[in-house]
Amino acid sequence: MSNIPAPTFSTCDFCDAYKNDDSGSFRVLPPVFRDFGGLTQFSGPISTVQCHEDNSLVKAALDTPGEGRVLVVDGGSSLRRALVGGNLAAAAARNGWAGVVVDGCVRDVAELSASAVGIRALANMPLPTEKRGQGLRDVAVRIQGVWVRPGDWLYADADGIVIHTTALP
Ligand SMILES: O=C([O-])CC(=O)C(=O)O
Repeated sequence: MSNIPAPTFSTCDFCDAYKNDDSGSFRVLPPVFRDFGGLTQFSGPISTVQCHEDNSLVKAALDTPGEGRVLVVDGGSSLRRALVGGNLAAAAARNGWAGVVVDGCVRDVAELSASAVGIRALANMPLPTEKRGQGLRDVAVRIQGVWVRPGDWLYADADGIVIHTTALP
C-alpha cells in the first residue's frame, strides 16, 4: 500500500481530449519549467503577477488567502533574481495557495521542496530581488509565448502544465 494519493487528473488525458481544439481555450505551456515544490500535482483558478526582478507583489499576493488558486508570475524569464524563496513558499502553503508558477527563478530549494504547495520555475538562483513595490496584479500575461489570464484554470502534473479558460472535468 502506498500513501501517495491517486492523481485526480492527467495533463496527458487533457491533451488527448483537446489536442484538436483550435479555439484557443486550451493551451499547453512549453516544457521549460522545473518542479521545485512539495506537491508535483496541483490545479486551480489563476491569479497573476507581472514583475521584473522585484517580488513585492508576489509576496503581497502569497500573504493573502489563496483559496485554492494558482499564482502565475510573469517575471519576464529573468534568470538574474529569485522571485520566490522559502518564506514565500511557506506563506503560500499556509495561506491555501495550490501552487506558484514562476517564469523566472526561485531560491531556497530545500525549503521549497518541503512546502506543501506546487512550485514550478525555470531555474534556481540564490540572489534575491530588490523590493521596490513595482509590478502589476491580475493582468493578462504571456508566459513563454502563451497567454495566461486571471480566472483561467491551470493544471500541473509530472507531465506538464496546461491552461483552460474554465475548469476541466
Ligand atoms: O523574500 C524574498 O525575496 C524571497 C525569499 O527569499 C523568501 O521567500 O524566503
